Amino acid sequence: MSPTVADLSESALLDIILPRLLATASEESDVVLVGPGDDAAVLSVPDSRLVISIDTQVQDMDFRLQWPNGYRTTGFNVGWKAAAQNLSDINAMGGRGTSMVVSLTLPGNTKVSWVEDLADGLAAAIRELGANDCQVVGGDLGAGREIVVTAAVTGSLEGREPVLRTGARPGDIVALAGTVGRAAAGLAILESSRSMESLGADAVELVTNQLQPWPPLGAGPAAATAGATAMLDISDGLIRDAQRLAAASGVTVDFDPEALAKLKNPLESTGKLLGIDPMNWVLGGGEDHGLLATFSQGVDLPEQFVVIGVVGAGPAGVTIDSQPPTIFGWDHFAG
Ligand SMILES: Nc1ncnc2c1ncn2[C@@H]1O[C@H](COP(=O)(O)OP(=O)(O)OP(=O)(O)O)[C@@H](O)[C@H]1O
Ligand SMILES: Cc1ncc(C[n+]2csc(CCOP(=O)(O)O)c2C)c(N)n1
Ligand SMILES: [Mg+2]
Repeated sequence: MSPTVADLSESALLDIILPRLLATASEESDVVLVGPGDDAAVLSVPDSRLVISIDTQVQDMDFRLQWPNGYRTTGFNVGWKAAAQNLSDINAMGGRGTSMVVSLTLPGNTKVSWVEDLADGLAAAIRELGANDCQVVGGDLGAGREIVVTAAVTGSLEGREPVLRTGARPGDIVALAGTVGRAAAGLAILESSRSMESLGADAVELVTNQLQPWPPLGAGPAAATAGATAMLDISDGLIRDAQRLAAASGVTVDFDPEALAKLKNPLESTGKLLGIDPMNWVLGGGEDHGLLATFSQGVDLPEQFVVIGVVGAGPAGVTIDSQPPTIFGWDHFAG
């Protein structure tokens, strides 16, 4: 039998995962003054302002160890997603990640190899998503009835102004960086009876988008530099998150149906497979962690962005071709 965390002491488990997390460490960091190993980390903040955010994944709420289609979530998947969803919120402010702390709550029967994988997934996401200045500087370990992974991240604005949700103005264009609907399509596959072995390459990729999202890090800082007037990351669905931006700015966000149809096209075959209209995923699906941003007309749009709508004078809310939407998106409590 492969060992479980209950076979180890806390410090023995730490000795196993810390070197894996420290794969993110860089000798030249001018941010991390004291890393893991003491009571807390110490960071220097060259910009004088710190961006900070936190996000949690809970077993059976944010992932399942085993899905209805038979797929078993790896530690690598969960570690990757923890890093990705946290770095996304820093991206959404126009910043770049600088440090991360990670809290792991683990049932005693969790395999040590699963936790090793988690540490590897976290480090891999930080590296592969391009958060080259981000290091894991600490965390916490504890036992619990289910797996809970919380990561908190700090970021730097590198001298730029943060891009808030409040700055959209009538006449602005609305633009998207990254994808929408792919993680939700992947979730629908995982929740279906379609085994991974039965899927084509396109559908497997959608499942990967759910398990290991790919936020367009770098697009946030690029948007800030280009003068984005408002921005947020799409974690709960295009409509729901656009509503947040619209409410914060006191404007109408009006989506262009032709642009939405283009976003839907790559999801058509999976929609047919599952008997679901893929527009549900485009409008209501969260977890791709693309960026929704507004820009003044005539601005040189950063290359990662495509125009998908316009900002109107109000009332505050979201419309599609001036009509109210019928699909809303994810809410942890309202379902
Ligand atoms: N428990 C809490 N205590 C204090 N503030 C909170 C709490 N939960 C959420 N918030 C704040 O409420 C705001 C909205 O939170 P929400 O989680 O919807 O946005 P978000 O952090 O962008 O989401 P996501 O992580 O899905 O991108 C954020 O500014 C967040 O910091
Ligand atoms: C088992 C399972 N059920 C449902 C979902 C879908 N889901 C969970 S959280 C979330 C929004 C973002 O959350 P947050 O705002 O906390 O970052 C979504 C769309 C899932 N991934 N796994
Ligand atoms: Mg966010």
